[in-house]
Amino acid sequence: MTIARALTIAGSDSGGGAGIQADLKTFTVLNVYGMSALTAITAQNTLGVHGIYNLPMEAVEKQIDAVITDIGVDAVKTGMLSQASIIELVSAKVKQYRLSNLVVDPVMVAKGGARLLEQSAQDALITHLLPLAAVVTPNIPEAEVLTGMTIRNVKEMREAANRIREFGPQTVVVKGGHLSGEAVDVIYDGSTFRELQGARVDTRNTHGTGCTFSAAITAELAKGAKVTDAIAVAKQFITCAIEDSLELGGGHGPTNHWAYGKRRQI
Ligand SMILES: Nc1ncnc2c1ncn2[C@@H]1O[C@H](COP(=O)(O)OP(=O)(O)OP(=O)(O)O)[C@@H](O)[C@H]1O
Ligand SMILES: Cc1ncc(CO)c(N)n1
Repeated sequence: MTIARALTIAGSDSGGGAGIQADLKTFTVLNVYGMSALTAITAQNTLGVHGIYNLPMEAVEKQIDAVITDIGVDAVKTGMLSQASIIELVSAKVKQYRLSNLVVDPVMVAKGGARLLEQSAQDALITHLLPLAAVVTPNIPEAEVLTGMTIRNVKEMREAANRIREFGPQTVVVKGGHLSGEAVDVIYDGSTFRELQGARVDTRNTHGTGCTFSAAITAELAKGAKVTDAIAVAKQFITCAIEDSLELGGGHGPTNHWAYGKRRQI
């Protein structure tokens, strides 16, 4: 049996709903062997981020080298990268190991407003990492930062996807979670625009939706899926996870990483 392998390079969320924890849960439910290289540790729960502790560059580099040189990877995702120096390191590793199935979730700010990427690192993301990405998955505020646009509707999401693609990623997914109305995501691969429609679920338990969505894309790519199919599965995965989200903690609760797998068994 071949075992699909995925690596997440991201921050730890002690609350378990976002970051590395969301990624590994998603990989597991999608039958992919998950590995992690931590960039930072956050003290975090459903109420917010209470502390951020960046790991030394050497620690990030050694984790990536250790898993790739021994176990190997079929797909990689990045989440919270925190600083320009880590973005440069990760970009160098992607080139060194010729990692082609790279999903970049350009995490910048947590839902409660805490910065997970230093402002000075935004340029590094555009210059070094986006050109290497097979898929990049900005939410609306991230797409606004990357383009300098204001995004209020699907037409402007398309325009943003077009501009972000000029930075070099093969496929751009602008996620519509932050707009009102339907939860529509816009996909652009340089030739065709697609829209993935999803009913908006009325819940405050949306902590880690973006991490989970990009992890599901990564897992499907690791198994050999085509990019459009991987994104379609990820949309189903996150919709199930939000519909059955978990009432935990006193703030924005986590999504339900089991939900997609359970429904497929029924
Ligand atoms: N209330 C909702 N109902 C249904 N789908 C949603 C809802 N909120 C977000 N989504 C979907 O979840 C996915 C993630 O989008 P979102 O814009 O929330 O990401 P994000 O802001 O990066 O998340 P986070 O920063 O919490 O990790 C997208 O497919 C989006 O359409
Ligand atoms: C560690 C971490 N990564 C990403 C996000 C974005 O949801 C978060 N809240 N925490």
